[in-house]
Amino acid sequence: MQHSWSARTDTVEVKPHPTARDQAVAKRNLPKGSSILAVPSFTSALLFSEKGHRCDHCFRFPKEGSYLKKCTGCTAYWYCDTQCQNAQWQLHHKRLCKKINQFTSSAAFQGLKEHDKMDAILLSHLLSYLSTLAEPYSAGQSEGLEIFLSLLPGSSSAVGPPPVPAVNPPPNQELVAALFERFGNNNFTVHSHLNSIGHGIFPLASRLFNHSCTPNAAAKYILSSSNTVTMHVFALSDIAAGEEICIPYVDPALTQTRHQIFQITYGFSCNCPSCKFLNSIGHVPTPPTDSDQLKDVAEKLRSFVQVDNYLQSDDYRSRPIKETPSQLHCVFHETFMKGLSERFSDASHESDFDTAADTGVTLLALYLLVYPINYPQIGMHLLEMAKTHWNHSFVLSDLPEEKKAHAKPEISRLLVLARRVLGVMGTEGDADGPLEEISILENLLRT
Ligand SMILES: C[S@@+](CC[C@H](N)C(=O)[O-])C[C@H]1O[C@@H](n2cnc3c(N)ncnc32)[C@H](O)[C@@H]1O
Repeated sequence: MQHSWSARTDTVEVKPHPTARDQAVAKRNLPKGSSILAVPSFTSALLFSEKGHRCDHCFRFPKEGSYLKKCTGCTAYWYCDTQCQNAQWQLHHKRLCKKINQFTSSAAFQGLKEHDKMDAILLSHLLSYLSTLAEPYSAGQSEGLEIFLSLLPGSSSAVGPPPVPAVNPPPNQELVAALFERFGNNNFTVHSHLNSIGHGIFPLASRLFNHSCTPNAAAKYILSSSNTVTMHVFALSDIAAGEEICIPYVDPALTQTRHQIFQITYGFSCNCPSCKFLNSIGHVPTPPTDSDQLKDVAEKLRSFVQVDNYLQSDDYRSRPIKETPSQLHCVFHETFMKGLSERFSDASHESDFDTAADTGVTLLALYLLVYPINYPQIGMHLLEMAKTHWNHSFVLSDLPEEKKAHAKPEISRLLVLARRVLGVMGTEGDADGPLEEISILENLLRT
């Protein structure tokens, strides 16, 4: 069946899927890094922790030397300028301004879990927007609403919608229930440089892309003046015409908990190569606590993934996860990655360079195993490794010139790899992102 919105993209077409209703299939060859779809948010809300730090409308920080301006009506929404304030006023705030404080201090709102509070705010923004349409709540008035209501409901719909402030004219309760049923499984976490900053609903992206833990595409977010956040779906690797395009709904590194999340939030079982393999293992063994045994696991992991080859050669081929030998199954215990990340971060901050460098390589090996090629986390980690190396060699210690000269090619190589991975995602989120950081370090290395 042809949908009215399908003509909106020349990159994907919708085809039936054996278990997920529909799937998005590449209409033509899509090279890695290419933009597959750009969709503005249908509704969005800043994380509570970002309130007062970022603009409630465009999600950006205020420009250097200027401050956010508080809405004088409610003093609960902040804007970088009058354009953003006016845009959000027209979008939904004019219907909420007088009610939002009473609502957020009500026992009904305060009694909600943090996650449900966010849903309540998103739903409030959405209903306030829909109430302003010439024919309020009519799907024909809003393509976003039409697509949103065509989405599959999530599996947590038994809970019922959260409280929302009264809007005028009031929506009918069936509509509120239908919207809420589609919130949990279509609520994207908006991030900048991999830090969560808010939540948003992007109906067309939801309608098109199924999940995979070995995705060939991913979402990034573009923040721009006077606009709500836009989601861009980009190709992580070359995608051939006819191939299904999938994005990750949850972090593929959640090797133990993700199955439960799929069941509870989305109501499906993932059948990707990584999930098939992890299911075949069954129980994931706990990593050893003995430091020698842990070292042995780390060495075997690095050798299996051939991380040295990744670091040195330009024709690296990733190892299929299904070939992971049984002695390494414990690396899929989520505590293993958590322990490595903490040790890398602590050692970097405590200037224990040898531990940071060693743990950094093992963590890189694990990332190469659980993430698909060009996944942004890999690039961010390579940049962190380069920064740690730079700080050790040129900032924090007094190394002899000979050792400094020796460090330069290693740091350069890490930056080349970081740029290669992060260049696929391109710029996103806040200004001065990781690609700029790479350029700064590259320039410093030349001096
Ligand atoms: C955001 S929608 C994706 C688009 C959906 N295929 C459709 O036709 O509207 C999310 C829902 O699609 C289904 N889905 C997504 N990824 C899936 C997968 N890998 N396997 C099975 N079902 C999946 C689940 O029902 C999930 O709740």
